[in-house]
Parts: sequence; C-alpha cells; structure tokens
Amino acid sequence: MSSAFEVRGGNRLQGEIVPQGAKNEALQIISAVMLTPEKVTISNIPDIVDVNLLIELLGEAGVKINRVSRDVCEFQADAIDLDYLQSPEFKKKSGRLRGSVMIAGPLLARFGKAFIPKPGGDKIGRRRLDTHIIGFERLGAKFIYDSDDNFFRLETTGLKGTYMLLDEPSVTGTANIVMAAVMAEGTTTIYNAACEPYLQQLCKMLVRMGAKIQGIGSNMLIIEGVKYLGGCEHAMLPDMIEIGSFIGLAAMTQSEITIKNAGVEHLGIIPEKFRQLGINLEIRGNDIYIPSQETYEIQTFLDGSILTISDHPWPGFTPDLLSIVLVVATQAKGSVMIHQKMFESRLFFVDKLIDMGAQIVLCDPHRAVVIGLGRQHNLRGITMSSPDIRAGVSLLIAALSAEGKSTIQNIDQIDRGYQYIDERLRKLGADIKRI
Ligand SMILES: CC(=O)N[C@H]1[C@@H](OP(=O)(O)OP(=O)(O)OC[C@H]2O[C@@H](n3ccc(=O)[nH]c3=O)[C@H](O)[C@@H]2O)O[C@H](CO)[C@@H](O)[C@@H]1O
Ligand SMILES: C=C(OP(=O)(O)O)C(=O)O
Repeated sequence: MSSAFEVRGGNRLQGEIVPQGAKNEALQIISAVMLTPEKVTISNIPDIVDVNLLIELLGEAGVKINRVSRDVCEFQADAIDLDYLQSPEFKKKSGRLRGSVMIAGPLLARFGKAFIPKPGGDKIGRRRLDTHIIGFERLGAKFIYDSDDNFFRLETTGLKGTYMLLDEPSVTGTANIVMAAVMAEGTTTIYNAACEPYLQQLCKMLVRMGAKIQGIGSNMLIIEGVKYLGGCEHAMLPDMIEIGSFIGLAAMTQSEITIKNAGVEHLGIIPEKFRQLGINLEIRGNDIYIPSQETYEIQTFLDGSILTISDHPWPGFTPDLLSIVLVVATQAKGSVMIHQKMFESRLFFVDKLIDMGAQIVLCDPHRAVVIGLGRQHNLRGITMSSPDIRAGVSLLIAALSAEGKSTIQNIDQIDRGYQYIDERLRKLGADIKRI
C-alpha cells in the first residue's frame, strides 16, 4: 500500500456518505469472541487496518474465522492455542495496535492465563495500562512483568468477584475488566467505569451471551459471574468519530453533505459541540444533513467569554474529536480554546496548520487557542506527515479546504481507522489520490 495522499483543495463536496462500523467498538467486540467456544456472528465490521490485524491475530491464535461478506464475520474460539499467545510472532503483531490488549480479559476468564505485550496504537502521550492490571489483580490474578522481554503475564487459579473503584474511567481498561469479571465467581462491582457507547454495546453483547450485568450505560457496573457464555449475534454501531470527522469536513469545505444512518441517538454531546462552532446541522430521522455554509461563527459562553472545548470521559466530549474541532475552528469566525486534557502529545500537529496559514497559539502541550480566519483567506497546501490517526484526518480536512496541492505522508495512520477514505471522498467530489 502506498503511503501518501495527494490532495488538490478547494472543491466543494456534495452527496451522501455512510459511516463505517465503529473502530473502537469493533476492537472490544472482536476480543469478546474469545469468551465462548460457540459461534459468534458480528456485522458492520469496519474494513480498516487495526481491526483486520486483530482478526488476523485471533486467527493465528486458533479462532476459526469465516468472512461471510466484507463486513460480516463468524468467529468460533473452540480451539485456542495458548502457546501462540506467548510467542514472539504474537508479541510483534499485537504490539502494533492498542486494541489487542483487550484479549487479556477474556483469556484470563476462560483459561486463567493472559499475556500482554507492550501495546501499540497512537503515539499521543503516555498510555498506561495500570487500570487494566490493577483491575485484574483485584479479581485475583497474579501479575508478572518480564522486563527483559517487555511482556506482562497474568495468571489465576480462579477469578473472584469484588468491589473496585477505578483510578480513572479507562475505556479499554473497563472493557478488559468487564470481560474478565463476567465469568468470575460471585459479584463484581466496578465503580468509576467508563460508559462510552463502545462499552454499552459490549455489555449488551455479553448479556446476549448469557452474562449478568446491571448498570449498563452508567459509571457503576454490577456483574454477577456466570460459569459459561454462549454464542450470539452482534451489529456494530456507526463510528461516531467518523461521523464527527465528516461534519467537520463538510463545514471546512463549505459542502452540503448528508451522513446516512448515523445512529443519532448514540452521538451524545457530539452534534452540540459542532453547533457551538456555528455549524448548522439538521437531524433528519437517523441521518445528519449539513447544508453548505459560507461562514460559521463560534459561540461564546453566556457571559461573552471565549469558548473552551475540552475532552472528558463519556458522556462528555470524546478526545478523539478534538483535533477535528481544532481544524474546523481555523476557518470559523471567532476564537476558541481547545483543551486536550487526557493526552499530552496530541496537539503538536498544529505546527502544520500554522504552516498552512492558520492562526493558532499552542499555549502548552494540552491547550491551543485558535483565532478563526473567518474565510478572510484560504489555507495553503503544503507537504506534511500524519502523526496520528485523528491528526491525520484533520490534516486531510485542512488540505481539502486549502488552496493548491498538499501531500500527506504516513497515511498508514489514517488507514488504521478510516475505511477506503480516499475512494469515499472522491465519490463526494474530492480531488484526492494515493501516491
Ligand atoms: C482502542 C480504543 O478504544 N481507544 C480509545 C480509548 O483508549 P484507551 O482505553 O487506551 O484510553 P483510556 O481511556 O485508558 O485513557 C486515555 C488517556 O486519558 C487519560 N485519562 C483517562 C480518563 C480520565 O478521566 N482522565 C484521563 O486523564 C488516561 O490517563 C490515558 O492517558 O479511549 C481513549 C479515551 O477516550 C480514546 O482516545 C481512544 O481512541
Ligand atoms: C487514539 C485512538 O486510537 P488507539 O487507541 O487505537 O490508538 C483513536 O481512535 O483516536
């Protein structure tokens, strides 16, 4: 696969786009197939690098995989090869994505053993696994760290339910602990649990498999362990981060776009945050219609002070859309402070936007003030490299709105999470090609 996009900016886009299935949900759901020897059928699976890599890993670990169609897959984990899960091949491959860490919970629950290599994913700051490990320990697992080979090993003779108050509502951490607890002996209470739609979907799937979980959607999950989980069917929700990216794309390129089947009841505060930037969007049934807008004006707080948009665990605003909000603000009228509280290395990509002509002050690693250009002039196309998945798409959106040619390198980052993005954008009228 080639590794750059060449984009000629300035086209107004038009048409309909259907979001892919949610990447972060897919990583949890596909890990959960390890909890049962029975068949699990999953649909609306996004065809993206991270998810395909996880499916490949499961296949190598002995899970039977049958791709019924491009987005539907049957899994059957009735003959897991535990030796593979300690091998250098597993270590190398699973180290390439963050999501692979979530097979630890199911393995611990079912086989009493799990191995976690140092996980991959975006290099967007420190990404610790403390919540996962401490949670497993609280359930009675023994944690052994091999500093020579950077492998975390976990072992148990039987997990036991307990009360735990998580240090922070970690998304993958909560998923991992839930998957371990569903087959532990007795009752587990997880307080300060993450409750993103990804987790709600996971819990609903586990309940269909026979798990007993109360409090789904809240920050307190009460899980009564069961001895056995069976097969089920599960359909992934539309990817809310992709939906937010398309809203930003439409505004920034003055385009009229309809996002079809957007799962609007699951978007939480996301539409409202884009409205705060002055973007008109209409919810039409399960679609989102964004009219072409010449300009959009950032709201102030009620007392007239400069708006701040910051991230927060669900139901707050997801950190994965802050880079998108930031780029959209560069062409708005007005100013906004972007405060990325969770990750300390996610805003550095703004230097590229500044090179393109945007007015941004990076105050510190967590905060940037954007002074919108209000279409007084266009951004200029440049050559740039994508540091992480969401910065990559933000740069792509900037390039599509800019004057002239841009080259975005390192687009493997974008391919990790956005399915056939160049092809889908071309259908809307974008001038983009892989080189
Ligand atoms: C595969 C996957 O699902 N990845 C998502 C998941 O990553 P992941 O599950 O790895 O992220 P966590 O929820 O564990 O935390 C992310 C970072 O935020 C910090 N933190 C977290 C909670 C909090 O209240 N305060 C705080 O500062 C953590 O210390 C950590 O550095 O959740 C992140 C936070 O929504 C998203 O960016 C990632 O896209
Ligand atoms: C940070 C992200 O992904 P990951 O956790 O897989 O690195 C993301 O999806 O924005």
